[in-house]
Amino acid sequence: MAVLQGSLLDLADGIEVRPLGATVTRRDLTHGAWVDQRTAWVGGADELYEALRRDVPWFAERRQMYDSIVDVPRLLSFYGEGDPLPHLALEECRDALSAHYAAELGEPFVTAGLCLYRDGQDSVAWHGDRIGRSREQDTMVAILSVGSPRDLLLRPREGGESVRVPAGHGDLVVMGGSCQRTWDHCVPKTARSVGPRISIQFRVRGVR
Ligand SMILES: O=C(O)CCC(=O)C(=O)O
Ligand SMILES: [Fe+2]
Repeated sequence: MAVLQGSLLDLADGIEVRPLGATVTRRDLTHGAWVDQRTAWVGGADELYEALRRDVPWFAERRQMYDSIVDVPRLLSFYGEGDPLPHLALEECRDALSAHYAAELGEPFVTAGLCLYRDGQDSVAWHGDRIGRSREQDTMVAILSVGSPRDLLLRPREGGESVRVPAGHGDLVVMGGSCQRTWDHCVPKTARSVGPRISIQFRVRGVR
């Protein structure tokens, strides 16, 4: 009976963090920037999406723009180093990323920023994650997406063609090398009718 209950619990918990290894493919950009992709990294992502949507203390950021205060068009939450993450699967993801990139990165991923894009009108404008050491040093920002697929666009700061990186349900995208300094990224608004998307960004100490 105990065994049966155990297996039923396993079935109920359908979230699966799949291996990284050779499933990760790299695209080299200019200036020593690169982007890694691993589609369908997390299985059972519906369940993770629902849990995060329900359990994360989402807040709207208000930002001073000229002489008015505007809502940033997405909801946010942030987990600092040592904060328990809102779902055990995210701790498993963070630790798997730290292990996979250990040799290249030289330090673990320790923080998690979460964003909720409620529909196609939610977005983030062109920017680099340049608060902290990432202003001068190479680093990595690893992003897990759950929910409706959206595109992440990257473009060189000095100008040039942008690169479209699809971020689908359960997919991993990692920006690395000089990507935060020499390239910008954004999630553009879309007129397509899209449902909500949650993005989870893992970063190292001292980078936002
Ligand atoms: O939604 C995403 O995946 C990107 C979010 C992002 O670039 C950021 O919050 O710095
Ligand atoms: Fe960013």
